[in-house]
Amino acid sequence: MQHKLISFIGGGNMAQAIVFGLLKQGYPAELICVCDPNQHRRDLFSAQGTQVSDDNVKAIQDAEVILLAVKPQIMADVCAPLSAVDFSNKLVISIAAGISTARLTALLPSAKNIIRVMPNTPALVSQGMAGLFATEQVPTALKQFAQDLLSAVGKICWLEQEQDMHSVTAGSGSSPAYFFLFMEAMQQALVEMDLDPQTARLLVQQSALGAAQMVIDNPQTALSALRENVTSKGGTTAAALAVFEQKNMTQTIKQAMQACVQRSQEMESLF
Ligand SMILES: NC(=O)C1=CN([C@@H]2O[C@H](COP(=O)(O)OP(=O)(O)OC[C@H]3O[C@@H](n4cnc5c(N)ncnc54)[C@H](OP(=O)(O)O)[C@@H]3O)[C@@H](O)[C@H]2O)C=CC1
Ligand SMILES: O=C(O)[C@@H]1CCC=N1
Repeated sequence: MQHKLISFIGGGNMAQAIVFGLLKQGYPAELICVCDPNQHRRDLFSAQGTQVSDDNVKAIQDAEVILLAVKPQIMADVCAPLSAVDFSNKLVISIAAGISTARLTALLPSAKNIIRVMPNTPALVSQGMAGLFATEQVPTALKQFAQDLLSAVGKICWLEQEQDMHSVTAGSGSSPAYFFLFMEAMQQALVEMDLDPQTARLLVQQSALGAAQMVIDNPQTALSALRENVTSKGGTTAAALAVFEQKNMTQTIKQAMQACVQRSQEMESLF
C-alpha cells in the first residue's frame, strides 16, 4: 500500500486499535502522528515510535490524511480551530459514530475529500471490520488509500448509501461488545459451577474462536445449519437452546441492535 503522513486527532481506544494494528503490519511509525491532550496516551504511542502532539492545528499542517478519532460529542469543538487550515488537498477520514459527511463538510468547509469509516477494535489484532462511505467527489486514488489502510487491519465493505452506516455500527462497530458480554456471562456461569476463572476463560474463548472459524471456513453453510450440527435431539445443547428460546433471545438481540441504530440516528441530529 501507499504510505502517507497521517495525523490522528484523538488517541483513545479506537485510534490505538488502528495505529497499533497498522504498526504491526509494518506501516512506518514516522508517518503517523497522534494528537491527544492526555500525556499518558501520547506516551503509549511515542513508545512505539510514532510522532505525538498536543497541538492539533500544528500537527495537521503537513499531514496528507487527517483521521478524526474523537468522541462525536466534542467533534464540533475539536473541528472549530482546525477549520483555519486549508484541507483542500488533504484526505479527511472520520470514524465518529453518527457524524455525517454533510456535518463534517459544515465543520471543515475547505475539506473536499471526506471518507467516513465505521471500524471496530479487533483492528488491533488485524481482525477488524470496517464500513466505508465516500462522498461522490472523492477521487478513486484516495478511496483506494482509505481501503488499503483499513484492509491492513481487517476486512472492509464500501457502502453506497451513507444511511447504512447506522446498521454497520450495529453490525460491526459496536458488536465486539455484544460478543464480549456473551463470553463474560459464560465465563461467570462456569466459575459459579466451580471451574477456575482461567479454565473457564479458555473454554469460552477457544469455543468462540472455533465457532467463528467454522463460520468463515463454510461460507455456503447457513449459520442455522452449523447450530443444528451441534444440537443432538434430546441432548445437552437442545436443553441450553430451549432456555434461550424461552427467554426470547433472538428478539432481545434484535431489540438491542435496533437501539444501537436509534442512538446512532439520534447522535446524527445532536452532534
Ligand atoms: N471504541 C470503539 O470500539 C469505536 C469507536 N468509534 C468512534 O471512534 C471515536 C473515538 O472513540 P474511542 O476511541 O472509543 O474514544 P476515547 O474516548 O477512547 O478516545 C478519544 C480520545 O480523544 C481525546 N481527546 C479529547 N479531546 C481532544 C482534542 N481536543 N484533541 C485531540 N484528542 C482529544 C480523548 O482524551 P480524554 O480522554 O482525555 O478526553 C481520548 O483520548 C468516537 O467518535 C467513536 O464513535 C468507532 C468505532 C468503534
Ligand atoms: O459506542 C460507541 O458509540 C462507539 C461507536 C461504535 C463502537 N463504539
